[in-house]
Amino acid sequence: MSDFEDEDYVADGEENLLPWEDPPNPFDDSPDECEEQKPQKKKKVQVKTTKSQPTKSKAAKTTKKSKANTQGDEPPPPMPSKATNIKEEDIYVALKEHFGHPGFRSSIQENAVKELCLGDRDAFVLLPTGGGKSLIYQLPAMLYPGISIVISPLIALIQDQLQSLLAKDIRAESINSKLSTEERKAIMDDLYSGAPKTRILYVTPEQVQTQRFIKLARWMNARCLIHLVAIDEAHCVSQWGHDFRPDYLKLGLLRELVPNARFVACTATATKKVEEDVIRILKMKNCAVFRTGITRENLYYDVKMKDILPNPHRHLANFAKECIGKLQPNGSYEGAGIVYCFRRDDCEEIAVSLTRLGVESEPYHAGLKPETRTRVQEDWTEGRVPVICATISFGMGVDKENVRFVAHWSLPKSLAGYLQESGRAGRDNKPSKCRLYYSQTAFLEEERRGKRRTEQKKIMIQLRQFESVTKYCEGTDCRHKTMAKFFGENTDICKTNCDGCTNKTQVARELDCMGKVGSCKTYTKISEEDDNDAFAEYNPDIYGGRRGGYGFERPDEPSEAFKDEVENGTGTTSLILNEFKKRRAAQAKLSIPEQKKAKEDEKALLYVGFPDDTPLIDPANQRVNGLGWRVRSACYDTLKECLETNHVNFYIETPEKAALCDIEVRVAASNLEKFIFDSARSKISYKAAIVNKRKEIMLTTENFELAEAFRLEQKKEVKAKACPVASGMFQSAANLISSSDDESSKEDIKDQPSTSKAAPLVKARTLSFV
Ligand SMILES: Nc1ncnc2c1ncn2[C@@H]1O[C@H](COP(=O)(O)OP(=O)(O)OP(=O)(O)O)[C@@H](O)[C@H]1O
Repeated sequence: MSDFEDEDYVADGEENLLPWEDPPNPFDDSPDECEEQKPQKKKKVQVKTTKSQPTKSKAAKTTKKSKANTQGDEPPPPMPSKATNIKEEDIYVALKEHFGHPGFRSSIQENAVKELCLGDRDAFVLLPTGGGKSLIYQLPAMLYPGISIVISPLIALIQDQLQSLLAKDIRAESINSKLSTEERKAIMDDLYSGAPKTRILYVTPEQVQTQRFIKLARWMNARCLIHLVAIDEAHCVSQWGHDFRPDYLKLGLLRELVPNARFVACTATATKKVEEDVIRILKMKNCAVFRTGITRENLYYDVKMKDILPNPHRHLANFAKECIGKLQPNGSYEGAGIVYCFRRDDCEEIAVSLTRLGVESEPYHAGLKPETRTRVQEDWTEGRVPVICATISFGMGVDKENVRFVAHWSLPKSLAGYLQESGRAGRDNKPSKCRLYYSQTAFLEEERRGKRRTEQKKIMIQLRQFESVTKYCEGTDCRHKTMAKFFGENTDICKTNCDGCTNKTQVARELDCMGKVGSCKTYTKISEEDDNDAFAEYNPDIYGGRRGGYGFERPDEPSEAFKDEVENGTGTTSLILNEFKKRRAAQAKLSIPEQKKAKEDEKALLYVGFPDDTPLIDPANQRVNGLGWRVRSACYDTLKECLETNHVNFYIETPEKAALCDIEVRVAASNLEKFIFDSARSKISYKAAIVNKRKEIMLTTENFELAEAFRLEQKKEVKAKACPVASGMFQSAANLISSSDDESSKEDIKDQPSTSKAAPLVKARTLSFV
């Protein structure tokens, strides 16, 4: 079963539609008085800016008037905002009456609503998550006559909105593939009645392209029934947005269907480029842009280095406890939290672990039965269970006020995605926390996300997006500023709302430590008792040694020799420690050229300090910019892990070969890593190749075949026998095996089983790893 959580992005295409008879009043039968409003080819729309508007009841008159004002044969299209006669005071009355709010949440919200009700421009609105974007189109929808159409990406999201509107006694409907025939008929009857009771109609972008919707939209447009079109999550329009949906690209069609309606596009995450794309693709006219900064002042952001935490689960549990507060007399907690995991298994594991550690938690993912999902969501929403451990399929449309923390156990796929997911915290504007647990090998998670998208180029694009997240994690600057910069905004540092501002030294230390230890968790273990605040105790001079290579398999304590090395200030280790120390001390005082130089020095440190027993071949090689031995070691570990599984599975019935597993795997992993390194043109292509290779080996394992990496070793072995060479750092499996057990290895080579149990005879061919 797939771990990929995009199942919720169900294509809502026409093929899924239930049968429905043709609309009773197709476009051709449009009534005469609205004849001029048929979509007109090449007709220019004149948008007037005058503030005087006719009364609502005079809408038809206005239409006539605009006809009378026309020059030539073609009458100008009517202007919907002019047909409404909304007064400023109506807006405040509606805000209170329909939505129960005494005022607007922000000036942006207020100004955007006023533009749509009183002005005559389309609008692009960027408000942070929880900023109240829905109101920006829902309120005008209550003031405009007729119907407003809202495009929303998910049926689940639409259903949430419908429920919330229903609770406010506002009639909103949706036409989607999940409706029964009767439900669909009832909605269509109302929409084709000519005086629909429905005020807001929600549709998915896929639905917009169906003939049924096109016909309906034309029919309603011809009767002046559609005045407002809102596109929610508008960043999905742009390939540069983090959630690009190809069907959003076709929404330009709407402009042709309802040329005179006002368009409003809303999003919480859009760079300048995305904003431009949205305005262009949606053919928005004379667009007013309402942008707030993306910064949410009530959110505290920090990053924790998962690889160097002694007990990451407990760390998370302590964080959750601190955030959700006390159990109240009514049996619910003061606050709630979300832990985002990438894999379903992780959701389950974390939920069990947190519960065991005293934080009641439930998993939530697409693999659960619908009734379980509903129950879990209700338990969480109503406060019976304080923490939900979920994949990213959970959250869109979740509007729970007291979410006091959002923790990412796996990395989000982009910074824009992170902003949106973490933004589910503190929707009531109260202080809340957003924490990201970072692991240096995290990019490998990206491979799992890309399961269905095997093309190298796509992997590269995903990795590039993903790198925005790793850059965020590996920085020491203000987190808010870093995110804002990503969205093209120039903000001041927050000073108080992130670890970068409140505890920069600590962040730098943790990063240093992570850099030095690579993927070696065990080495930096700090006291278990105090592990939630582990780094308060952390002293780089004691714990900051580097250990790479086999990381996880190594003892927790540094060797005596290593301690001596640190204490006496000798050897490479001390050199690096001192370098880092110097760097930290000098950081604040450096001039720009000095900073540049320091950066270069820092870069150079990427290539030194590897352990003597590193399994990497040529670990100091600087050929690939920015790719040092630490990342290579982590990748080596990954290759080794999947080659090991492959070896074990393949030789399960050949004990004499199984006994050689360790040595063969190490040699194959070293050679394979070096081969990929040698072929890489950049750090990113190296990572992409590792990801691909891992995938390929796993597939081979599933097919009960021996990985190609081992077959190459066999070939080398044969070659080595014919022409033995002393190869410096390189040790072939053949060399190692023959030095340990010469005779048995010869036997093994002779009796090598076929490379595929399914297909015993596999022809030797040119081997290519990448
Ligand atoms: N003027 C207001 N006064 C008080 N509360 C408001 C106001 N406007 C919106 N809200 C509330 O703010 C919360 C968030 O609103 P909404 O769901 O529209 O946010 P959003 O910007 O669409 O968020 P997201 O990007 O996460 O979807 C809701 O609970 C809503 O009722």
